[in-house]
Amino acid sequence: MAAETGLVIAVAMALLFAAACIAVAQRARAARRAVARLQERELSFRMALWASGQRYWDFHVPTARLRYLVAKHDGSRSYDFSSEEADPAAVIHPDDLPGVVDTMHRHVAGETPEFASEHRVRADSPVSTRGDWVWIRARGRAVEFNPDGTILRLAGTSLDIGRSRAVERENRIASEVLRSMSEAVAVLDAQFRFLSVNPAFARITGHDAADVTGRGAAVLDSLEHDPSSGRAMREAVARDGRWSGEMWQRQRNGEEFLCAVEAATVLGSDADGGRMYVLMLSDITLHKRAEEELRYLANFDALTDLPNRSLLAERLSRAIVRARREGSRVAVLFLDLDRFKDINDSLGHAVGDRILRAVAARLQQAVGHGQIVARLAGDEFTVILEDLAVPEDAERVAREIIMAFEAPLLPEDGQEVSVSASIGISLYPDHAQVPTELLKRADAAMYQAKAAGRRTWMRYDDSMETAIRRRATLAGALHKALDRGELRVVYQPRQSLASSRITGAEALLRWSSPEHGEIPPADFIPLAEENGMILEIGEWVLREACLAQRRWREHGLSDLTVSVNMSVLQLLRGDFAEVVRRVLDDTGVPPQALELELTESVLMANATQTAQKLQAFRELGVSLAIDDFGTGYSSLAYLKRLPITTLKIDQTFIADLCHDREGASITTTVIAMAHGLGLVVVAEGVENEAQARFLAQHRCDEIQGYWVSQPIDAMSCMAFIHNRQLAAGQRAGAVGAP
Ligand SMILES: Nc1nc2c(ncn2[C@@H]2O[C@@H]3COP(=O)(O)O[C@H]4[C@@H](O)[C@H](n5cnc6c(=O)[nH]c(N)nc65)O[C@@H]4COP(=O)(O)O[C@H]3[C@H]2O)c(=O)[nH]1
Repeated sequence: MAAETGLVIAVAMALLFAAACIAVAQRARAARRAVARLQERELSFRMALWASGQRYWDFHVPTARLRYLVAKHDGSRSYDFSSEEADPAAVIHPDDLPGVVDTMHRHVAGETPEFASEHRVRADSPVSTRGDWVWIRARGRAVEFNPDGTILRLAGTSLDIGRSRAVERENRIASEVLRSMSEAVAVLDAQFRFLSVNPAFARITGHDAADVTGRGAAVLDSLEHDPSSGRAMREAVARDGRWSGEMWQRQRNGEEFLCAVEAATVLGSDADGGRMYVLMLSDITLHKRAEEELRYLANFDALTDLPNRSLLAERLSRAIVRARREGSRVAVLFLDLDRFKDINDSLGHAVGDRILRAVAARLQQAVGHGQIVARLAGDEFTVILEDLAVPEDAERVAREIIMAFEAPLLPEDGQEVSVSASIGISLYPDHAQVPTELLKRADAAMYQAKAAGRRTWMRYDDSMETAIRRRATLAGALHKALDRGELRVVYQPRQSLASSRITGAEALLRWSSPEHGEIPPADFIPLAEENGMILEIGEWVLREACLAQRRWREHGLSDLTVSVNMSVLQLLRGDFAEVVRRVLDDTGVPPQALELELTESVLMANATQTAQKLQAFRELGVSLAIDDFGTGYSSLAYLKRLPITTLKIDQTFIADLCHDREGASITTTVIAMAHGLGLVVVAEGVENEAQARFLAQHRCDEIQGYWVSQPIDAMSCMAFIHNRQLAAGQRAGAVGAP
């Protein structure tokens, strides 16, 4: 029994042992399976961590220690973890640290469901491997809590976002650039339908994004200028990958504008092979207009719209080339307005400009619209005549131009004004072969036309070159003439027709140059006016004349008037009235004994301005005479507005008096009308008794001319006057011969 019991126990023990062994083996197997599963999971975790590029981190709140876990891969199936601890303050960029701490605090305080932050960390920290500082995105949440529910530990992952941030930044910059670009930019799909546009696109085309998205680019196609150009551009860019050029495009409101277009193919990610197009448009309408304006300014005269010097040179060159080929002739007509400077100075530049415009129109009308008329400068115009049959044809045109100016001009302001022109003509191939020489020769001929009395034309001949050179030499010599004592003043007496008494004398300037001989004032006064020397010379003449007058008065000739010519420059520049007052003071001559003569052209036109200037002389008590009356543009009605006292009829009318009915009737009319205005009338250039008699019959007041006396020096003049006063006293009332 005991044995049996022992056996049973032994069997039971064995069974128990076996069962225990089985259980142990099973547990061991289960444990191994669990370990294997754990290892598998950990490997997966490592692989996932490695593959995602993320780092694992956890943060122990009480100690503020940060632990990282980084998965490393050696290329085989082994993925290792490395674990490091760090002080967050040493790893996180100091600028970002406060933000990170704040985010952490808010999560720890339960304000946010998770911790999420983008910040920079040190590159050599376990969370990064590149650069000094790298951007990471860290996410995590509380994973362990204290018994009181507060957070003990946070865990999460972090990802190096440096590269994506750079891409994002680039994208942001690119879109900002697009937004701020002044060119319109549009992205189109493979069918040239708008995908997106920038703000400048809306500004330039009037179509905003909502308006065009999904619509075809044909919405911009021009309807007016070149309707097929849009399609052609799209075909070209689809075929060649890019297109650039200028084309007209249509705005939303239908207006068309000229654009510089750049179109290019880009590869996108949408359908149709991902092909997209970028279109860049810049509005160049204004730019184009400015360019055209510049081209116009470079070739045309802005005042008259006529071709300018440079375009003239080009057209003349072409005309010469053609004439050479065809064996024909070209004429250059160089036209200069007579005394335009005076008109300009007296009327003011605004009126001067209007007159020039009217001259340009009259000139073009006179020569016909097929001929080239250009404005060179100021009042200088040029006409090119091609295909001349004979040289005389050029002269015929010149004559027609001069006649065309016979009728007064009516500039835009409505005030009538008469101008005349002097014209010089040169011919290809007769006088020169190249444009510059032809122009020079025509200019030289024009100067001769002026010297010949203006309002006429001259054809170039070689002797004119000599005349031009002489002018230049004289201008140089004139500068020294005053200092060298080469100038002197002579006096031409004036006689009353009623009493035969000498009423005064006109001071006339003379220049005797040791090198050039006796030079007439008509040659050197214009030179002195051109270079401004007339101011100095004019004052000197005035002083000389007043000194002579004082001497005459000292010798008992007290009722004489001395006349002095005044140039337009003296009237308009400086304060000549003050100069006159000073000279009268210095010489002790009473103002009533002085008369100032101004040529009609000086006085013409701007009556108000001239009248004001002249009033200053009248206030001094000086008399004013209008010289060369009849050669200029004024009318007697106009004279009414000027404070003048004397009118001198130009000698050309007097010369014609006895054999030209017209001259005679002009003279008698002028005398009658001048008397009506209360003016003293003096006839100039009286050379014979017949003229004097005619003038006396028509009640002309005084005469001046060779019949009375040649201009003579001051002493001779005094002697002459003494003798004549004596004789006149004996024959009072008669028209006495000198
Ligand atoms: N054919 C002919 N001519 C006669 C006769 N009697 C006088 N003459 C000339 O006619 C001109 C009259 O002077 P003007 O009309 O004031 O014309 C003057 C005047 O406008 C200007 N001039 C002369 N001296 C001066 C001056 O000191 N200052 C200014 N600004 N101009 C002056 O030069 C012009 C020419 O002066 P001149 O050569 O001295 O010419 C003078 C005179 O010598 C005549 O019977 N027959």
